[in-house]
Order: sequence, then C-alpha cells, then structure tokens
Amino acid sequence: MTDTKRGITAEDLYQICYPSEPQLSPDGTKAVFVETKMDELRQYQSHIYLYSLEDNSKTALTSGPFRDSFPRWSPDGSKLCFVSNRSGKAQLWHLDVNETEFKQITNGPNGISSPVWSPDGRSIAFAAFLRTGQTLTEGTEELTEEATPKSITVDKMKYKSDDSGFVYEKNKQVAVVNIETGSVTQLTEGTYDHAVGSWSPDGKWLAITANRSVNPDIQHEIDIYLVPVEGGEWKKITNSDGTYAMPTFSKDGKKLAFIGSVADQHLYATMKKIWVAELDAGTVQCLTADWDVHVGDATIGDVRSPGHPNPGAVWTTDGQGMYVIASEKGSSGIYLVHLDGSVTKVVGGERNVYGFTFDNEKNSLVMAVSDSLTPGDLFHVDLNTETEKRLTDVNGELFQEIRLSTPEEIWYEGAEGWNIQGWILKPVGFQEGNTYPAILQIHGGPHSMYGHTFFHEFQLLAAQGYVVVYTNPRGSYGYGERFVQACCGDYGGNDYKDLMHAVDYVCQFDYVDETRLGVAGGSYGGFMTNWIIGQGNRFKAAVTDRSICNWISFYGVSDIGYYFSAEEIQANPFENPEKMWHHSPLRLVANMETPLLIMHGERDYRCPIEQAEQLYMTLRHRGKAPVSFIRFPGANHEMSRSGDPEQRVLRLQYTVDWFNQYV
Ligand SMILES: CC(=O)N[C@@H](C)C(=O)N[C@@H](C)C(=O)O
Repeated sequence: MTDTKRGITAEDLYQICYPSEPQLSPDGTKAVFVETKMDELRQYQSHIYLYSLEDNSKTALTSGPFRDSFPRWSPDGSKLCFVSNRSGKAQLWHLDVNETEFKQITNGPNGISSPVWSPDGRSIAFAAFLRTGQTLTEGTEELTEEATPKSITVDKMKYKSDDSGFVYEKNKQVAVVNIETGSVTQLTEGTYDHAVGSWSPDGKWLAITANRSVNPDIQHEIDIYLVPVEGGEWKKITNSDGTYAMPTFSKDGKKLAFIGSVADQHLYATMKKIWVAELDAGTVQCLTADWDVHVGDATIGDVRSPGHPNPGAVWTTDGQGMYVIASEKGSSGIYLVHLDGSVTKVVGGERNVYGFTFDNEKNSLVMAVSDSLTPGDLFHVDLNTETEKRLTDVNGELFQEIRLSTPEEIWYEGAEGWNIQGWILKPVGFQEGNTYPAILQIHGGPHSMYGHTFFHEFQLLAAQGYVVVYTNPRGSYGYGERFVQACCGDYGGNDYKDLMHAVDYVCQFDYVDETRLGVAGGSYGGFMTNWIIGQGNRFKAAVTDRSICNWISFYGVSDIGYYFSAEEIQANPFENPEKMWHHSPLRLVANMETPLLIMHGERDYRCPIEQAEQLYMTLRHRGKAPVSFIRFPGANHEMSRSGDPEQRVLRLQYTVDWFNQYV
C-alpha cells in the first residue's frame, strides 16, 4: 500500500488549533471551552464552544474576529460570563444560555481579566489594570501610553515585563461588578498588583493574592488576603514568607487551599507545594512537604503559550482533599492530595494535562490534554466508572493527511551517573540501514520540562529527515527538588555534560550520522547552544533563539535580570562580575567556529535583543564562521509559542534552511 501521507510543514501552523479552559456545567451535562485558531488573515481568534455530554454535539457560542476567553458558568449553571475584546478592549460579557444575545458588563478603561462568580450568581469579581490614582468607578479614561512620550521616568526596578511592556505606573486591581445593575465596587488600590482567587461560600469574603511588601522590587513574596466584599478590615492569611497563588475556599468556608513555595528558596527552581490555611485557628500548613513532585504543569511545548488559567486546587465535596495538576517525568496529570498529605494519582498516562474542571458533585471531570502526536483535545472522565472518553479531535482532519514521528523514550547516564530522561524522534519515513543527521534540542527555563506534549518544530525537523533528540538535563522539573536546583550556580557545568552525554548516547545508534549534528535552543536553551559551540566543533550548525550570551548585561536589561542572575548564576555585577563573566558564552567567542543562526524578537524584555547583538557583532568581527542574524520586529520572548503567526512560520523556515544548508 502506498503511503499518501506527507510530513508536517511550517505553514501547517496556520491550521493547528487547540482547546483550552474547559468548564463543566455544575450538573455535569455540558462543558464550555475556548478554541484558539488562526483565521484567513493569519490572525488568532478564540471562541467559546459548548459541548453537550448528552448528545455529544459541539456548538460555537461566539464567532467573529475576536479573542474570547475565560468562559465561566454561574453557580446554578443558567448563565455564562466570558471575557472578550469584541468591543475593543477585553471586557466582561454575559450570556444567558437560553438566549443568543450577549451583554457587555464591564467598561473598564484598560480591559479586565480572570472573572469569578459570586456564590449567589449576582456578582462577578475580576481583575483590571489601572494607572496609579485611576479608579474603575470614576470615568472611563483610556490607559493608553502616549505614542512617543518625550520622556519616561523610571523609579522602580520592576518597571517592565516581557508580556506587558512598560508597566511603570500601572497596577492590577480587584473589583466586583453586579451583573444586573452593572455597578462596580473596586476592592483594592495602590501601587501593588492583586489577583482574584475565590469567594467564601457565604459570599462575604474574596480571597485574593498580592505582593504588598514595603519594597516589592526586592521582596518577591506574594501573600493571601481575605477582603470583605462589603468593606472593612482585610485578613492576612500568610506571613510574607513565600509566593502563594490561587486560593480556593473549602465548601464549609473554614479552610483555604493554595499553591506556593517559601521565600528562602529559589523563586524559579523551587517546586510548588499545596498549602492549607485553617481560618479559625489561623494556621497555615504545607500538605505536600514530603512529596517531591512539582504542583502545576511544567511541560513546555510550542503550540500553546504557557500559563493558561488553571483551576489551582479544587476541593473534594467532603473537604478531605483537593485535586491539582502536577508534573512528573515528562508527564502532567491530575492528583488528589488528601488533608493528611497522602497523594493519589487520579489521571495519569504519558501525556500533558493542561487544564481540568469538575462538576459540582465531583462525579466527572473534563480535561484538556496534549500528547506527542496531539496539540490538544478535550476528554471526559467518569470518576465513578473510571472511564475516559475523547470529546474533541480538533485537528483530526488536518492530521489525517500528515505523517508524524512517534518519540521513543530514552533514559541514559548523565554527569555524575545521574539518570536522565529524554526522547528520540526518528525521521519521518525512517528506513533501517540508512543514516541520518541529528539535531539536539535544548529547552529553556531552565526550570521547565520536555515531555509527552506536541512539539511542531521537532515534528518539522523529523519531516525534513532529521533525528531529533530532546532531553531533560538537571535544572528541569519532573525529577524532584534536588534535580531542579542542580544547575543553579553551575550553568554550563553538569547541565552541559548531561546534554553531551545525550549526544554520546544517540551516536551509538547506527542510524545516527555523528558527523552531521546540529544543536538548537531558546532562551536558557539558547544560552546553552551558545555555550556548546564555545566548547568546540562537534556540531555542524547551531540555531540560537532569544538567547543569553552575557550575564553581566543581562542583569540590567532583562525584566527579571537582577534577581534571576542572583539565583541562577549566584552572582551579580558589583560583587562577583568574574562569575557572571565565567558563565557567559560571550567569553568563549574566540572558540566559536560553528555556523550560527541567531534569531531574536526586538521587543523581547526577558532576554533583550542586545544579547543577540553582542554575539552577532563579535562573531562577525572575528569572521571565523558563518553567522546570520534575524531580527523579528515587534516580537517579544513568547514569539515562538504565541507570537505573530507569520513570524512563527518564518522562524521555523529559517531554522530548517540553516540546518539543511550546514548540517
Ligand atoms: C524564567 C525565564 O523566563 N527564563 C528564561 C531565561 C527562559 O529560559 N525561558 C524559557 C521558558 C523559554 O523557552 O523562553
């Protein structure tokens, strides 16, 4: 039989869509969710869909050239609210399920997000960005930046952020809107960022989070507060000793569960735990102190942007535990954490669960899942019968014509004899007896996790005839706290060796042509790519994306530079510049002879483009190896995952062309 399927292309990205934010109706008979895809103009659209679990029908509730998100059922399931930019800015909209008309509820000057229904279904709490001194209740003045301000006074250290640009003078405030009258009560103010958590079951309190420390620039703690909705004294639940998020009330209102980690540890390399506050006793306890697993989805892919709203800790009906997403050995699943600290896996498998939702009685759940061959779909799980059913196949038609490569899991010995997990994608159309070039892919973070999720770029390289090797060196999530922290202060040390051992490991296979190797990575993965080509000429070509090459300048130009370097490099430019320089690939430029493609977004505030400029200039000046520099105007650090679709496709094409030319 002839194989009529084809390999995936860069342009297939325009067709790939994914569902997110599933929300089961309280009675468990239907689910709403967001489906994100690109339109004919290659712009993103997100719409709200309704899936009936009774007749398995799928209906679009919204349409048009808009971004709709945050669908949320009212507690009795008769109404829906969602956030949409259909009137210009992201505002809260309301939809009666028996009617087709939407009603706009908020008119905040700068848009809103994160709606949460009150238990009586009359009000909705939400978050809104406001300029210092600006309120939600007075006027609707636009918070637009002057097109070209004549000057900007910077007096904070946290004055810019990769996703929001310049954030000086703006803060996130929490408010409540009455959906009948539209009247808005702003609950928070001041120069602090606040986030909505959950309502107490009696509707009197709102649990929120905020960093209200004296100096938020250097004090990173985020506390949980209870704010009385009708006004009055706040209650502080945590003790400014960590970063805590997503508080949820137990059904009896006596406890709060939340996710976080204590402050005396690393901000980025500390696994998140589950905490419970007993509100009457005023105690806070970590439930999962002995569970060496990260709570949250640490998986990294390239179809969705990370950080989709996830439900946090969802209490069981008997209040004896809570369901959460956690990440282990390349998979993320749903776990039940009991009040005594014991943990049961509820939904496992070699896959990436990136969202879930329960009905009121916790009889069933709907989850959003990706795996190595599926960008994302929804599944229903009946917890009583323990049966699982696939609800959607959003890319079914497209993927019917595409031949994907199925990854093979490997475990190999890294530095110091550590056991390292990784995967090999063989080329599409692989034939025994042939040899193939191989590309080592390195993830960023470094505290994230490659795993059982869809990676378009890897499939594209496999379709182009490459073996793709991707592993989780030390520093990755999924293998316990010691493992995730093991690269801190040692960038380019044993993390580098773990990666090189992966290359040694795959080069044992007859089908790998060890004279034709390439290496690629983004962000920390870009740092490591630069580091690797500074060590020698083992690779024929390299592609470094949104990379870091000089920690001394990164410290001052990155939105997180001054504290990220302190934890990750364990140095700063005024106390130990030698260490900053020691770990900088720019130091190794005299050794670099590998053809290098440098790609970088011009509005990347995480790893600003000056990093790419320094590397490009020195390599060009030295003139020993081909180097090409592609700048992406307007693109930020998330470009490869959620940026302009045409730029994403171009980036993939440049990558393939570079490897095809030099490997
Ligand atoms: C915490 C952080 O943003 N680290 C960056 C240096 C990084 O490596 N980011 C990764 C997740 C990326 O892929 O962009």
